[in-house]
Amino acid sequence: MKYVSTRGSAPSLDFAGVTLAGLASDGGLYVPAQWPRFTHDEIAAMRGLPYSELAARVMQPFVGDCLTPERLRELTAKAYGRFAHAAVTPLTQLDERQWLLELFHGPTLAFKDVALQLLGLLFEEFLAREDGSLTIVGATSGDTGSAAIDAVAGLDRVEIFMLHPKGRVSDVQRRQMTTVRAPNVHNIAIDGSFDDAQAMVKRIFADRDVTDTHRIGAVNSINWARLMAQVVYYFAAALQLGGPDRKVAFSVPTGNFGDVFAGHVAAQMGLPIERLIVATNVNDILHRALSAGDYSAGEVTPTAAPSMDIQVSSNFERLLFDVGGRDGIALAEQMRGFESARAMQLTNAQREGASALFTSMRADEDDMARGMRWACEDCAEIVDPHTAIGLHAARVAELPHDVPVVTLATAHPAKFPDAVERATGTRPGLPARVGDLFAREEAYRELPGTYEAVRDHIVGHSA
Ligand SMILES: Cc1ncc(COP(=O)(O)O)c(C=O)c1O
Ligand SMILES: N[C@@H](CCOP(=O)(O)O)C(=O)O
Repeated sequence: MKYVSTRGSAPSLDFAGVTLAGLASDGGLYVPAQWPRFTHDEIAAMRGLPYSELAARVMQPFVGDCLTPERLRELTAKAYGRFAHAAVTPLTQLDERQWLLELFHGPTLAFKDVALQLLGLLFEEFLAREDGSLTIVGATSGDTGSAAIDAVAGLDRVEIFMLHPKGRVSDVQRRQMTTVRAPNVHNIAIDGSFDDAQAMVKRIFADRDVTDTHRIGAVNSINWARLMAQVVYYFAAALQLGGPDRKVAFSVPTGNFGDVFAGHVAAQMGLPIERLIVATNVNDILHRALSAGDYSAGEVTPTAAPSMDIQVSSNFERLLFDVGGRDGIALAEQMRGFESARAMQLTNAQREGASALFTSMRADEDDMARGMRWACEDCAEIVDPHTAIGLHAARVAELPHDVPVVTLATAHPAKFPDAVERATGTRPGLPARVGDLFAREEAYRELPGTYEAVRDHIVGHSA
């Protein structure tokens, strides 16, 4: 399998190459040169497989000959062996047509673990082969940071610098990052938003002063391997609900468009999906883009779903590439326009292509609180604020009545206890596997929100 950049001029790479490269050298994101496709019978034959077997089956075409099928199965068994639920991503029924796909049974209680537990192992595997090392620079609005740190803490060949927006993540999220005391882990709180942090990460990849001496890697969903691992749970859910003989819809709380793009990939691979509902909070650039073609970034509004407080949504570029004719050179120009004006109009082809599968919804803080209350009072489920946004969208979306709707439950409610308690009156407790999070000492560096300050810190503190 070969991968090409969404901006058309970076060299094409194999799976090991894109995993270690993260971002393409032309500033684009890597995508498979063409989508592998399963037949109906091949998908039906996946029913009943344990999650780690299913994962290996779904991912093998993307991995190509970079890992043997046996080695891939060993890695998925190890990655998903750390999950607290035997099903890894269990489904829970809410009412006659609404379902929750619980993605928070990993070590750091968010869906990010599903991909990052595997990505840590892939880094080790591919770096060992070439006796190399990697300096990871990541940006987080709360969940990627802790999941990535858990996945790579203590690895000899990897160092990680994780930027989070100061004061804009929950206490649990911050502590899950800053209490990990491993010599290869560096936490940085910057003045600014997640978007500022994400822009700095992308700039570092293009900064020759850094890349001449450091091999920079990515743990954000700009890294293709992240998305690949997230495709698997769409298959897992659909197979349990009658797929591939029946279509299923998914509602996905969305920020950086990685999770929902993984649903698009599943559909390209042949999984029958009725709709993908892109559920945003009031930081609604994706809703405006999908409903009106207006992709213009405003200021970020802090909300009770902080992990989705994002305006510039990295993976949207992958969708625009895929549905807009796969013309990397034209997209590079369009993206350059967006980067200077922070605004662009989608082309007709991009709008029409996206509308074939995607619907979007925006939830304000009241909608979100109502989502949490509905789950609690009518279904006896406590859900986190991000999941509640997905649930709100799932309940208001117009869909055929016989189609099951699966909302992706992207985080454990105990990561956001204040917002959950405000909405439901119930304060969720942390599961025992998180341990003594509030007793552990924190360590992180505060830096001004300037690129130079962050770059100099990374260069000065990396081994
Ligand atoms: C809890 C939670 N829900 C939803 C999202 C949005 O996911 P994505 O950025 O892949 O759209 C995030 C952050 O990525 C998150 O941490
Ligand atoms: N919501 C994320 C933001 C980063 O998104 P990613 O999926 O690109 O890593 C977070 O919690 O950090």
